[in-house]
Amino acid sequence: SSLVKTRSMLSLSFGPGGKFEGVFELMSLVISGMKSIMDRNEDFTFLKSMIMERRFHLLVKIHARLRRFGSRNPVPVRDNAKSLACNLAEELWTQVASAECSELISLLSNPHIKGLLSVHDIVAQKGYDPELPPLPDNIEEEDEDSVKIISLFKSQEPLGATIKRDESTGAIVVARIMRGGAADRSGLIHEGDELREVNGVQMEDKTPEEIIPIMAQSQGEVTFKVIPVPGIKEELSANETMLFVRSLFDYNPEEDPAIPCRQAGLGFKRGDILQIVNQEDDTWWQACRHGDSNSRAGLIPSRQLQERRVALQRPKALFKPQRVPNKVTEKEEALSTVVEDADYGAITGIHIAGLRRSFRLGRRGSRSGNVESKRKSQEMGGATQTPTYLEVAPYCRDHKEGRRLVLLVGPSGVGLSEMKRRLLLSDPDHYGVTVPHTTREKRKQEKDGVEYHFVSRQTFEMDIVNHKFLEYGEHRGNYYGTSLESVHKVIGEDKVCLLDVQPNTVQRLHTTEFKPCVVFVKPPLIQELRFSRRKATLISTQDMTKLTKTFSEEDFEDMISSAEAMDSQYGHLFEMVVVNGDFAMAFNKLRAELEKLETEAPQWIPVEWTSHTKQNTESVC
Ligand SMILES: Nc1ncnc2c1ncn2[C@@H]1O[C@H](COP(=O)(O)OP(=O)(O)OP(=O)(O)O)[C@@H](O)[C@H]1O
Repeated sequence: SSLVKTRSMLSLSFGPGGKFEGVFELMSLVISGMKSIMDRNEDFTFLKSMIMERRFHLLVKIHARLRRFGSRNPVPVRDNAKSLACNLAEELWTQVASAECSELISLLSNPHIKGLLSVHDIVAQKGYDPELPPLPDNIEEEDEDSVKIISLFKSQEPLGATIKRDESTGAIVVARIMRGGAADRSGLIHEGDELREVNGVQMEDKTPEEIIPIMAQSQGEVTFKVIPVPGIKEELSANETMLFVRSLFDYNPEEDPAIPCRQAGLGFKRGDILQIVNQEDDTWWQACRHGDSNSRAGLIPSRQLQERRVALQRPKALFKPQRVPNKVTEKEEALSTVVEDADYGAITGIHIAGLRRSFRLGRRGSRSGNVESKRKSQEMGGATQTPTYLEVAPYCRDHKEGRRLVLLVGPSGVGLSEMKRRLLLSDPDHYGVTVPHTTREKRKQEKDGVEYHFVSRQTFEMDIVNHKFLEYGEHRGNYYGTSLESVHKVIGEDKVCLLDVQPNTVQRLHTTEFKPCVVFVKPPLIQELRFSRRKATLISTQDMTKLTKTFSEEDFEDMISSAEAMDSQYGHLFEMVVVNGDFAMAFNKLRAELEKLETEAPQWIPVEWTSHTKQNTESVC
């Protein structure tokens, strides 16, 4: 198999437009392939039939000739690669004088081939198999049954094991073997093994802190004298798990004083996909980050540990003199008084049919006291889930399925409508928005089903009773609402339906049918918020004669505290987070991330969405 691999590497390297790369690796493959065949004394015709690539075949010949030449010639091959190659070509020419030989000569005049040959020579001179030292002869008789001498060849890579002092016996024992690490791959060291010596150094009187540098510094052969724990190996492999999760929090082992071994920790960011490879320890799991080339697992806090940590932090938050929970509830309960005029076309000068606020009814104006509406489904209720890990599974959309719903969530004024509007403008064939229902009078220039679905009060109330609305509200005597049917309609047109909703509505749409991608649009730090919004206006309800006002300091503070509350309560539902500071940057990021939903396969979605039981969304609204 190494020869076949070599052949494809050669084709890559020498093929049309190919670059000459990986010489070292290439040559070691050539050598290992050649060596195994020649050691078995097989004829080179075997190679010929196996490898059809002509150039490879010629290189094989060169190699064989060089070997023979080298064995006759006392001069070390590596010093003479270039002249040897030329001699060889001449020798071949006199012997064969064929087309093959002339091709060989032209090949040999190629500087890359000359380089390849000298690399070959250097590689061929080196022995790559570790030479393990003989077993120490001072092993005591009585030790023979129980002591194991293990010699490992250690490179720069850490050994992938942690040690601790056993509190009852005082012995230094292997605490953990990291999956995929050198110790794990060797299959020779196991958890619970007692470590007696490392490279002849007694471990008995040493602390784990003193041992770690000894291990870290050792290179090449490292000899361990251990007392193995019988029977532990089988038990470990039986408990191995294969689980994919999306992390819902950031983790940095460097900042975690509780981690049993900092160097063995795996840091990650919220949103990273992790493969949990070992859950044997209730407190510390082992995981690899999906997509990392490093297959060695690292330690991460278990779900249980993280939940405990979050629970311990909670009372602290209550003592903080911050207004987050109450303020948010208060804010959430108030309705904007200008919903019917919140037509972004009107504000920005660009009119897009159907692009109304999708009844994520604004909360601005609650301070003015002139709010006459009330919200029916806007509370920030819903069970708070501790953000730890969300079990996910790979998903590739079947073309018969609708596109994933995109839900935009964020505090009032953060820019959800603006994001939605720009996305729609950027690709109206790909993105779509819902048309809301209202009981208000249709205006002259409006068309039913374009700006709104105009319905009677009686119909609207019937629809409320029949759970037709995802969200609805009443404002100045008129109802407004977003129906589930309007979402289905956009998805049915094979478009990505963009919907900005209250966070608690997300839970209702978090179903197998919609597989929503929830985007949390959050404000930047207050300084950037002030700067970026210095020329921006928002819909005001304070003064009914004006439709717009500039952002106040209080608006900024509200936006930030509301975002914090949303994040802590609903963060586990958010698949993407976009910080809306500089609009162009935030928008480009959002668009790029949404494009990935179309192009990247597989996507990682909650595991329950991959089950075949279709949930009935209508019944839960
Ligand atoms: N990054 C930004 N930089 C500057 N101005 C912005 C930015 N994002 C949004 N805006 C402006 O802020 C104002 C409020 O934005 P928008 O109406 O989109 O917020 P919203 O989240 O939809 O608010 P609401 O929930 O009240 O409807 C608009 O004038 C918008 O153009």
